Amino acid sequence: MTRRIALLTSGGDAPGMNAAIRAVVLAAQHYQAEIYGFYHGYNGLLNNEFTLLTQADVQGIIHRGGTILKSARCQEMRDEQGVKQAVNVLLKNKIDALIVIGGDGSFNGLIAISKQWQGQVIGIPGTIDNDIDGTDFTIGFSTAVNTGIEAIDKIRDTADAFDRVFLVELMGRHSGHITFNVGVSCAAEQILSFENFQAKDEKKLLNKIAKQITDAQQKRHSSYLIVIAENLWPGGSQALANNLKQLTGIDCPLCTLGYIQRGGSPVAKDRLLATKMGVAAVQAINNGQSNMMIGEQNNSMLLVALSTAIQHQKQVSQTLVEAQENIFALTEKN
Ligand SMILES: Nc1ncnc2c1ncn2[C@@H]1O[C@H](COP(=O)(O)OP(=O)(O)O)[C@@H](O)[C@H]1O
Ligand SMILES: O=P(O)(O)OC[C@H]1O[C@](O)(COP(=O)(O)O)[C@@H](O)[C@@H]1O
Repeated sequence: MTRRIALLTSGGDAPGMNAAIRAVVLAAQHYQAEIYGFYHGYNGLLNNEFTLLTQADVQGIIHRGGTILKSARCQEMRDEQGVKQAVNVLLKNKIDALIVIGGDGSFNGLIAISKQWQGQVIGIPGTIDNDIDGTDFTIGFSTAVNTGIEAIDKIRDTADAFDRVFLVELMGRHSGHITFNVGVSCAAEQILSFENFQAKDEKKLLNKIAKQITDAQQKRHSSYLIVIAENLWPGGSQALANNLKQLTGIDCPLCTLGYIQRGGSPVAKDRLLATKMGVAAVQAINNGQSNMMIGEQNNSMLLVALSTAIQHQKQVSQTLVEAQENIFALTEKN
């Protein structure tokens, strides 16, 4: 009998989710399985809102941001009742396996379902935040970083022209991967992220940055860019901008990049990663696997237990944090 695989995208959308959907649908066709695409994250599962996805549905989507299945956050899934409802819909449609493309929250939902349902569950890591353990990269991260770099390079041009100071806020309310990678790539004078900031040092750091800004403006006549992770500074990034202006007398406009980092056409790295992961997810189901996340480490695809993937948030590479610290130490001396 033809296997039925349910598929949904959940949590923050990420460029490359469409590429992953395409790969799942095409691989399923190869293994003679049907793909039931549920809309709006877990909401679609709770409301039995789905479509049968065919090759025609996934033509011309590999280069598109967002997700043709739509995404959402679904509060009901956090309750036992919501999970039961999702399981009932899976049973009613005689679904054999469920693939969820999303972040760690979405994987918690998958685990909750698997505790009440006999079908196979597989996760594909799709989030711009890159904060999932067990895979070197998540789908969407590389595009978000490139988008951030492009935007900040432009801000740098105007900052240089006027020798101005800018504070740029990047996405990732619990995770500094985007901020750190973009900050280092744009040679930001200051990177403020979860890896190198402690609320208790707020005052000391504020005075240090204010001094650096004054030096940059008065001694070197140069621009000064600070990148900061959203949700990091006590009182918000605007409070930091205001405090710096008060201390230095120099304008420090805040530029929040926000949701532009979530959209746009996926870069090659995300299209390739998504394609490999989509195919691997269907293969894993074909091989009888369950409760696994598809990951990629050192260029090899692998399966990681979902419980392991959500256990710890993946940390920003210490090498990158140290490289930035060393570069700062050098520039501060000169
Ligand atoms: N502990 C949980 N139990 C069941 N479902 C959850 C849990 N945490 C999150 N979810 C489901 O996953 C969705 C996406 O999670 P969220 O943390 O917002 O995004 P992401 O998957 O990108 O981390 C939530 O809206 C909810 O439907
Ligand atoms: O879309 P919302 O609910 O405003 O959430 C914003 C958050 O979603 C993200 O864009 C992506 O996070 P997730 O992939 O974990 O959902 C974060 O970078 C950001 O902090």
